[in-house]
Amino acid sequence: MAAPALRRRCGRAAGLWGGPPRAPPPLPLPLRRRAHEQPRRARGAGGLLAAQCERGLFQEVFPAQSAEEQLPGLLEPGRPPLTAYCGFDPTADSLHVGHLLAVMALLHFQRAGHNVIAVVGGATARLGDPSGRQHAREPLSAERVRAHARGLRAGLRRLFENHRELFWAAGGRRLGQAELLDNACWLGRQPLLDFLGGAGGRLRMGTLLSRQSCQARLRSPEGMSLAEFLYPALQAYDFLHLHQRHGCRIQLGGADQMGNIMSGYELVTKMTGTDVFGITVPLITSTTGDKLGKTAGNAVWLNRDKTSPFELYQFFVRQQDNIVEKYLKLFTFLPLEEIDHIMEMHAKEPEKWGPQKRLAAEVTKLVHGREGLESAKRCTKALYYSSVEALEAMSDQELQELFRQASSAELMLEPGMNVLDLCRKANAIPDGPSGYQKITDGGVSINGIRVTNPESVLILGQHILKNGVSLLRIGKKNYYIIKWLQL
Ligand SMILES: Nc1ncnc2c1ncn2[C@@H]1O[C@H](COP(=O)(O)OP(=O)(O)OP(=O)(O)O)[C@@H](O)[C@H]1O
Ligand SMILES: N[C@@H](Cc1ccc(O)cc1)C(=O)O
Repeated sequence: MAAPALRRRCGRAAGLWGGPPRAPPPLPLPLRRRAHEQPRRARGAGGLLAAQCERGLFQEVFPAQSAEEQLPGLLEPGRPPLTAYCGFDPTADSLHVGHLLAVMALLHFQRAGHNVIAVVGGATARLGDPSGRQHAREPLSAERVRAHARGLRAGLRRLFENHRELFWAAGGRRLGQAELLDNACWLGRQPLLDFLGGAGGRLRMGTLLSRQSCQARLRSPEGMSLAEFLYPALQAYDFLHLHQRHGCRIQLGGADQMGNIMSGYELVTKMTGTDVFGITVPLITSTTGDKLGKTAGNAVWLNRDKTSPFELYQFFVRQQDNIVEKYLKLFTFLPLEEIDHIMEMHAKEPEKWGPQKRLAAEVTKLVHGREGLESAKRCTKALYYSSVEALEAMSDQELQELFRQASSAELMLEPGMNVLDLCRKANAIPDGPSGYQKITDGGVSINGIRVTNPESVLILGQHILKNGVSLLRIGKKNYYIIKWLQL
């Protein structure tokens, strides 16, 4: 259970994004056993809960009865801040769009003045959460988990910083504190026998075995390892630790996390007697209904080196009309009235793709900052609107990111080289007369300008831009980016 390399960071309790360390508020409330209750669709009387239910961000609350009785009041504006947390396992080195929804839930808590903790699961990632999975995860070495954890921490930090700098207009209201912790710091120091004798003695086998994720895996031919079986117990221990050390009373997570959240509830209430709560956000799925993420192999990443700002922007621009309103509510902070107005305008002018572009711009700015949004727009103009100015203004990084989308070639400019030579060297047209004809038929453009004479000699500043690049388009959609070497 040891994670030595992370220990250095463990003692730090200061808020990462402002504010002094927090003293854990004592919250002794009468012991109530509600682990038998079922979660219920989130409903709220007022404040944050109602606002996020209306946006569709909060899906279920647990335990239903006390959450409905107490949470609206506890989350009402003007009440003392609560602390909410959400965990992210570093099973990859980047967050993805699915995680962004859980982060949005944390940010809404922060905006309502509550304190939030993002936990990177440096310990739990070693076991692998069985929730919603048909197969065990590939085991990850401690070293890889640490490297991935660095990526997640950087991504989470960036989201919270971008939010504070670009989306928070205080107007006299207080932004809650945000902290970033790693559960290797406490689980990695937890002696096994203490864990089993303490938390292990409180959690009931029958309840753990009855969870849907456990049942599904036990019935599968592969079965379930002890490590996977114990995963919910470790996540439950996180909730207990965060409750005792940081006064945390709410765990957030995707809908697939409800079983683990219920185990956490059981442990915290049994060990402390305090009422705590779970809130889930809906799962973001692909058009085929698969959960968007690593497991299904359809993740849209938030780290630039995996999914560029341009690709992220395009992912949101491509959303269908029946999804875009829902995503505007889930992934942006735009007021609902403004979203209604955007949708009304869209009904009048659907060809402008207004809601899609606004959604893409808001998300790209949150994930990659202002510069990232500008880059996404520049790449879009260069690739889809053949803008010479945009292409000339592109940095090497943007060009490399674009190379991932379009075919690319690196060529040497030879004296007398013409349009036909360029197209052939880039493997953009077929050999022989049909390739020649493709040009004469008007099917080829360079830097947005149609070229119909295959023998035109290439001219610097016209066919080859100032930054040593040419954008070649064959037909309507086939792009080739040519980087000229040693100009
Ligand atoms: N597509 C999604 N929609 C909503 N929430 C999601 C999605 N993917 C992950 N989450 C949530 O983000 C949090 C962290 O998830 P985690 O990093 O462990 O990934 P995961 O759930 O194992 O998914 P995967 O490994 O398939 O990407 C959890 O609360 C999880 O439910
Ligand atoms: N189990 C969560 C990640 C997580 C890890 C530790 C926690 O305390 C909470 C959540 C998931 O796989 O999605």
